[in-house]
Amino acid sequence: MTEPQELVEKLLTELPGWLPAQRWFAGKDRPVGSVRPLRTTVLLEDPLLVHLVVEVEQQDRVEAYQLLVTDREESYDATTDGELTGHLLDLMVRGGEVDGLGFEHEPDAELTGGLRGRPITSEQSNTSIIFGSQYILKLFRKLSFGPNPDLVLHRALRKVGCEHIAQPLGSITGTLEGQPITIGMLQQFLPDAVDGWAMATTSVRDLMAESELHADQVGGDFAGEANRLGQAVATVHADLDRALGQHDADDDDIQGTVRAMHARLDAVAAMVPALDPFVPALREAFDKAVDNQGAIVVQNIHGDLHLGQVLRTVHGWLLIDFEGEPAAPAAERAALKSPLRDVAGMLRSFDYAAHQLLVGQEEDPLLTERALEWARRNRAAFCEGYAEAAAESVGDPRRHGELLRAFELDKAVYEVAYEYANRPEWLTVPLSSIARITGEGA
Ligand SMILES: Nc1ncnc2c1ncn2[C@@H]1O[C@H](COP(=O)(O)OP(=O)(O)O)[C@@H](O)[C@H]1O
Ligand SMILES: O=P(O)(O)O[C@H]1O[C@H](CO)[C@@H](O[C@H]2O[C@H](CO)[C@@H](O)[C@H](O)[C@H]2O)[C@H](O)[C@H]1O
Repeated sequence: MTEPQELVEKLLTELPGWLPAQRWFAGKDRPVGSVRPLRTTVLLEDPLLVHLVVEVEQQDRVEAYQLLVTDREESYDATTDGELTGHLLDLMVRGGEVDGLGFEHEPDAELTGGLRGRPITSEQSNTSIIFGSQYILKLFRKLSFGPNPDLVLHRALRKVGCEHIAQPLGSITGTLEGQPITIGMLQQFLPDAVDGWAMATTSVRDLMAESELHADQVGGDFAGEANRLGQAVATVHADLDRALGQHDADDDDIQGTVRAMHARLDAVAAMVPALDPFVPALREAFDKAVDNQGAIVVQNIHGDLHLGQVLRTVHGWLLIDFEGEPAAPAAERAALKSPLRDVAGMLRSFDYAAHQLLVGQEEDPLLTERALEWARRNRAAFCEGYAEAAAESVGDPRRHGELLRAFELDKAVYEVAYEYANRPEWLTVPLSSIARITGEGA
């Protein structure tokens, strides 16, 4: 039998090489310096299951990550071990504390234990484990201090009876250096759900295969779904307002938003030289948005909305993952924002879905035109649906054209950084959008 301390010490020597190979590791853009343990909790002794929080230092950046480890798996990673992750569910079913880690179910949730876990295989920023066909547990890999927006917003939306979320059912929490941290969230699992990205890209593929037909004529037309998705997003915004409120944006909110856009651009342009030619046009678009924004409200929003964050079930669209942008600091993710940001995120995603098939292909003007046509049609349908269901205080997003454009461009700048760090071959997707939106030519 391995002693917990022995396992942790062995692991620490291997982590600098192991971490960058993990999809969820957010620091792939710079080398890992030191890794030191911050918190070790033995959840089971035989078989050994240890919850470990480590501090990862990378040049000027220091982040805390959580790991679930065992001596049973060759890779040490216990999230792939169904029996061991089943123990986490059982702890939430019972409710209670293990050495400062709190395992809870939501007050009125009746959970069934005794299920083995299986990790999901899709690309993601965290690690999610499915139990039977009932539950999904997300383990937040990069830990932030303070309330976790995913858990806070899911609980608030549940209270007002929001129909467009997977119900929150439980949580794992703890403290780190005296401050609260959220380790995991258990939710209702929708086994038959299809994510918006898969549906949208199937539709694009259909269109590309039909050289004689237009976007409204092919069998896989997505515009009806895009419209319903717009309605669902507007309804979630209205529910978030009912649950947690909103207020009119004042000058400070607006100036702060634009300052943040410029600051993000400074940081990303310093890292990715390919962004250089677009910097003046981007700055102009950000400044123009302040002059012409009109009255807007700020409130809690999703914060990182894209087609991979929406699930189509037989009953309609659900929004998942209310964590905000994974790379943003916790305070920025918790700040109230314009709902137009979510609209802009989804508009960017329609652009992504339309253009991703062309990545790495030889330039083909016909296919490029097809991609633009698909994006135009579905972006319009989404805005139409949003406007139909939006609260009066928010209204039709197209009324705020300049601001919406600035939010889209700001999101595309974020995506440049994201792709640079995670999928360099996709960098051309946000860059070509920036070229198109600013009219600067790629
Ligand atoms: N409640 C759910 N029911 C079914 N599938 C889900 C559910 N929640 C998440 N998923 C699947 O898990 C994937 C990752 O979930 P997400 O919350 O976006 O994690 P991450 O924060 O790591 O990006 C989603 O793209 C979706 O395919
Ligand atoms: O889902 P996450 O919270 O992990 O979001 C991050 O990863 C996304 C990619 O998985 C990234 O989204 C970008 O690529 C999507 C296609 O894969 C596209 O639909 C989005 O519009 C685009 O932003 C997201 O930005 C990032 O935060």
